[in-house]
Amino acid sequence: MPDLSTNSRAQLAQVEAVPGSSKPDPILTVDNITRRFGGMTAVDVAHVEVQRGVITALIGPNGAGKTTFFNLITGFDKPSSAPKLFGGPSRALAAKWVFNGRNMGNVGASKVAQLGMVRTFQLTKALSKLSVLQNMLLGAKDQAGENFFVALIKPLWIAQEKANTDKALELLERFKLLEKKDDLAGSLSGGQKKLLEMARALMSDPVMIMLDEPMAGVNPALTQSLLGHIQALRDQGTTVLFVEHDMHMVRHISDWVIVMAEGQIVAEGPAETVMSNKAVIDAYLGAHHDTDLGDDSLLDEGVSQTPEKVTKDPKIDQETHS
Ligand SMILES: Nc1ncnc2c1ncn2[C@@H]1O[C@H](COP(=O)(O)OP(=O)(O)OP(=O)(O)O)[C@@H](O)[C@H]1O
Repeated sequence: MPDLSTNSRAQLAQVEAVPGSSKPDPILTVDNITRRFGGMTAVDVAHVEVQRGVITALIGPNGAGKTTFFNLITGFDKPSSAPKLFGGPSRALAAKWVFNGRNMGNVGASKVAQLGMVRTFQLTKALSKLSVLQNMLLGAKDQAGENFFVALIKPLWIAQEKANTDKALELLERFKLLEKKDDLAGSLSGGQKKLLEMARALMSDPVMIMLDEPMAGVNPALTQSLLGHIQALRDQGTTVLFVEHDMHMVRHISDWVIVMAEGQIVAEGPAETVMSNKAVIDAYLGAHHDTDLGDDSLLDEGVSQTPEKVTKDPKIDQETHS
């Protein structure tokens, strides 16, 4: 019997490759989400849907609004178009986003994660000074100290801590980091840090995992392993949404690609279709017609190049840094 991800991918083949297209089984639906910083509109997405059980890439030139979009839907930022009691946009034009059947408008970041929309976080300086295992335990959904009742009764919190540790060790083994469990997270290589970030996110059993540039700083030796882990997650039923500048990776593993430019969704579709779309070529290339939009034959041979940043659009770049 075909599994969820095979079915979901087969369904995608019927979807029209146009911005904002309806998906047969959307896990995330976003409407009217706008974010302005002063006079600049960073995100202005009228409608977008993410299909359940597949790998979707969110791509776009620097400053396109990808990170701001991630921040908005995960509760780390509030849309300028959020509904207000008085004086906000009309109901039909107010921001609304639904994840796994639940309206997420007023849901804070930690609750968003509990509901299964989990994003990876870069290892900050503080986390680098903790061991690999301690980092994993921070990612656990049920922390003994968070539940007053459990915290009061020793056998309960001991059982919970043991369950969390067992799960962390299992994940570390799967991600080939078990030997490093007592090392400081800061001592890991770039690729191992990315594996740890992903493994930590899995501690809370995400329904959808959101990866922010999973290939950044990863050397070729770990490229295949990371790609394999991402595909395995999808094959086990987890929806994957990732932001990435490495077009080789995008072409290689995405079931669907959504393209942002200047805050808006400008294209959607299978990687091959999207990469030959004029709006995408214009958004990415600007004056730089020699920019490589990716050819995955290198990944097939297992010799991915160093992840490359796509050439910036000088107009957007000026705005970003002015
Ligand atoms: N807190 C902020 N205050 C002011 N401007 C911001 C803020 N956050 C983002 N911006 C601006 O919003 C725009 C979109 O930025 P964002 O980081 O979302 O783009 P991005 O597509 O993720 O870019 P990159 O690929 O470089 O990470 C940029 O012009 C950025 O300078």
